[in-house]
Amino acid sequence: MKIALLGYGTVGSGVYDLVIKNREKIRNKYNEDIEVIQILDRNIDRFKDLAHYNVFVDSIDKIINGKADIVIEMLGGVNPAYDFVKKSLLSKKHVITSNKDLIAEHGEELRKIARESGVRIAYEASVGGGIPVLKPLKESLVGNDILSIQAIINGTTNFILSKMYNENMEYSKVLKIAQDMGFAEADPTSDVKGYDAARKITILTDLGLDFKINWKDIYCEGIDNIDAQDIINAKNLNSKIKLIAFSKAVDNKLYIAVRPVVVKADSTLGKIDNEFNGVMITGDSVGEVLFYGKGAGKYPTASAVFGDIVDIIINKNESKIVLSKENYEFTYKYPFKSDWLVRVDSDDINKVTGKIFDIFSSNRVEITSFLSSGEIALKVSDINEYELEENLLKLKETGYLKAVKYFLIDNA
Ligand SMILES: NC(=O)C1=CN([C@@H]2O[C@H](COP(=O)(O)OP(=O)(O)OC[C@H]3O[C@@H](n4cnc5c(N)ncnc54)[C@H](OP(=O)(O)O)[C@@H]3O)[C@@H](O)[C@H]2O)C=CC1
Ligand SMILES: N[C@@H](CC=O)C(=O)O
Repeated sequence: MKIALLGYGTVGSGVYDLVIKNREKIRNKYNEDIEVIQILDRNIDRFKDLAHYNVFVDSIDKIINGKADIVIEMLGGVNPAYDFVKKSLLSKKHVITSNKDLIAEHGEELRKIARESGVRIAYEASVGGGIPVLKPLKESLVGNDILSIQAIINGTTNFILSKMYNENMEYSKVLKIAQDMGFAEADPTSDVKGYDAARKITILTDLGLDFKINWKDIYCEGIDNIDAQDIINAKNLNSKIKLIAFSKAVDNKLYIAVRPVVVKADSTLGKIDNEFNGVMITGDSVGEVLFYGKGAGKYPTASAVFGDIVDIIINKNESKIVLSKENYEFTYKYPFKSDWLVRVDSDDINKVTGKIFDIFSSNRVEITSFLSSGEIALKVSDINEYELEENLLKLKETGYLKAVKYFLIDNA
């Protein structure tokens, strides 16, 4: 199998190393010789000190017209990756990609082109970095109706939140470390604003629940508005804040979103720290299963790409059998009863506290702390997000509020 790499950054260079490292093993096990024959990147002069500089090329046409059987796209972003991948498939080259932006936008169309061209497109690394999660979802769990997916699927934001919680580090400093470690996207806005996780959860929802939705249409809130006080408020409840991606079906309602959530520090998701990801999938037959591992970084991600190379070598057809039977109604806000951590800032905290007890029924509200800033943090129980917002609107109408902020509490 002759391989062409598009992109020689964090992931691309990791894949190159794994091909070299595993070449002998693949020859012995599958009687197949794997070789990287071309690498496309920008400003290729910067690679001239590498021993394999002779395989670097500066134009996609050399790859499309070349001898590669598999093109592995690791450039990032939608364009020109879309154009390069489409041309590769139309030239009957298998494609592997780690690019969730591309798959979330054009996955369906590219899968169709691959089928019509008699080749494969594989993208295990696009969700969960090194964790094998797409293949189990499409294959091993196929006997289930998937009821929910609840996941930490962005390594950068989990790394930032972990350092803020465990080491009281400042947001901007930790972001810089995540960038230096190769976890963050070229433009980290996608990470911190939740777009990266939104793309990934729509890919998981498509494969697991056979429900297609544009990632831009789901509720998406990142971590860029979380401050040290929010972390302390969560700590007061023996909890942490995590950026959670949801795809949760109850009856025919399907809630898909990305948002910061207060989770118990000793819960399954609460224990997942740093660049690690965790994808909890609940199926009607299997119950709950957890996929856990490094969600970002050079070799973890290259490991997932390499798995796709071997699938192509052993000629596995892309299987995507989904036995889901529901016609879901998508909901933008959290439609299920839950608890909420609410932070209220007011010019007159005593008056507003009284109003809170008037507006929410008093057995639903517990003040968890009076903050030195003059704000209060409270826990509101057992209502859905529509009811919560309706009541917060009533509170705003009293004229006492300066600001209000709330987080979903996950008690699992
Ligand atoms: N890093 C990670 O942990 C993970 C990354 N991914 C995904 O993998 C993909 C690659 O990520 P990563 O390796 O981190 O990114 P990098 O930025 O490290 O590498 C991308 C490489 O491709 C080059 N490149 C980008 N656009 C072009 C172009 N149009 N023509 C030629 N070369 C180009 C870049 O050059 P230049 O430096 O000049 O921009 C860079 O050398 C992304 O889609 C990312 O989301 C998925 C899982 C984990
Ligand atoms: N920037 C992403 C990289 C992997 O997809 C992340 O932090 O998870």
